[in-house]
Amino acid sequence: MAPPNLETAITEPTMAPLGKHMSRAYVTFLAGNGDYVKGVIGLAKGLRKARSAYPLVVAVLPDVPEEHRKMLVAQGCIVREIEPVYPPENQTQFAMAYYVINYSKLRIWEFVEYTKMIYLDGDIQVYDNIDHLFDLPNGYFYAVMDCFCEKTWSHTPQYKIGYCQQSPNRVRWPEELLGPKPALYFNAGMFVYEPSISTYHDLLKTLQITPPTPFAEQDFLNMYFKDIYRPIPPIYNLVLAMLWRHPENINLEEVKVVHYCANGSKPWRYTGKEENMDREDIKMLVKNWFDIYNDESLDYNSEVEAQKTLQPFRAALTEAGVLHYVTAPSAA
Ligand SMILES: O=c1ccn([C@@H]2O[C@H](COP(=O)(O)OP(=O)(O)O)[C@@H](O)[C@H]2O)c(=O)[nH]1
Ligand SMILES: OC[C@H]1O[C@H](O[C@@H]2[C@@H](O)[C@H](O)[C@@H](O)[C@H](O)[C@@H]2O)[C@H](O)[C@@H](O)[C@H]1O
Ligand SMILES: [Mn+2]
Repeated sequence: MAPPNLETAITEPTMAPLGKHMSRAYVTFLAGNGDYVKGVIGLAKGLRKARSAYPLVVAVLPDVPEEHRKMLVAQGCIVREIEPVYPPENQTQFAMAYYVINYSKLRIWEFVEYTKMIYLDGDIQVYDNIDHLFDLPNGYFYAVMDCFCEKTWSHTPQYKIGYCQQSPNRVRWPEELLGPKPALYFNAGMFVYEPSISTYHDLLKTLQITPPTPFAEQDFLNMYFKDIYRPIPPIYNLVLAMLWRHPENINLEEVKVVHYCANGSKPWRYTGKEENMDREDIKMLVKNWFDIYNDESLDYNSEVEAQKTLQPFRAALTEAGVLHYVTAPSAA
């Protein structure tokens, strides 16, 4: 089966009857009792502002306190508790020590009440509607290519020679010296996937025989989905380092999804002191995040949401002459 023509799939979304698509949802992952819950609340409000048609499921580890879970439900999120997933015993130095908890993301393959999901890290914000990504052809794993230029990659040969897949001609990969260049590698902060119990069990089984590596579950997912991975444009997951590493690849006006993964860029912890954090574009992106986070008009309102959900059904019933709107007598 030929790989999907991405441009067509993205630009010509097919609209099927609403009922067929009720089994789609966005999903994110929350661990600990710290401040990432602010990221998830911001994400829930951003999806609402972008008028997404699908809910946000939050996979929470047992250590997420009841108070945070209540805040998420109050924002219209579907909270699902998951058990942690640990990699096999290892001596690995993860790029960030806390990355070990990110293996628990693998539980989202078990959410088979949904046929298609878009995973988003809690430090991501969606500024434009991306529902059309759900219409991408099934059978592939869609995600944005990562960048190898930050020092978090200093353990890799590509970093050591200055090679990055984002600008493959800047420094050529020396095949004669290092063999074939690395397979395309995605950032695991955002991806389009299909939950599946068989894939879920195979992921966990494979994990137990896979030596952990510095980028934890991101490395593991790249290995596991290598053959069906299809890159999607960086407008769907702007890894912030791209702004100073590959500015020629980015037009901020077109960016739909921003991933606050660069060191010091988490908006809710932003001080502006770390490297690159004093850039005008970073300051603007952090402000944009707070504009949504602090916007009370974007808070979840169950009556308003119920009206939105009922609207298409009401219109259809009226169309069919079943429902007659009786205009209420004017109050005047
Ligand atoms: O203490 C933590 C650390 C991480 N995460 C979740 O795990 C994701 C991946 O971690 P992070 O985004 O910090 O990794 P990065 O993309 O910055 O490398 C986060 O977005 C959160 O959804 C969390 O909930 N609590
Ligand atoms: O557990 C590993 C994590 O690896 C990824 O983050 C990295 C990666 O993007 C590097 O390329 C950047 O240099 C770095 O800043 C950033 O933190 C994912 O965003 C995150 O969800 C998670 O999978
Ligand atoms: Mn992230």
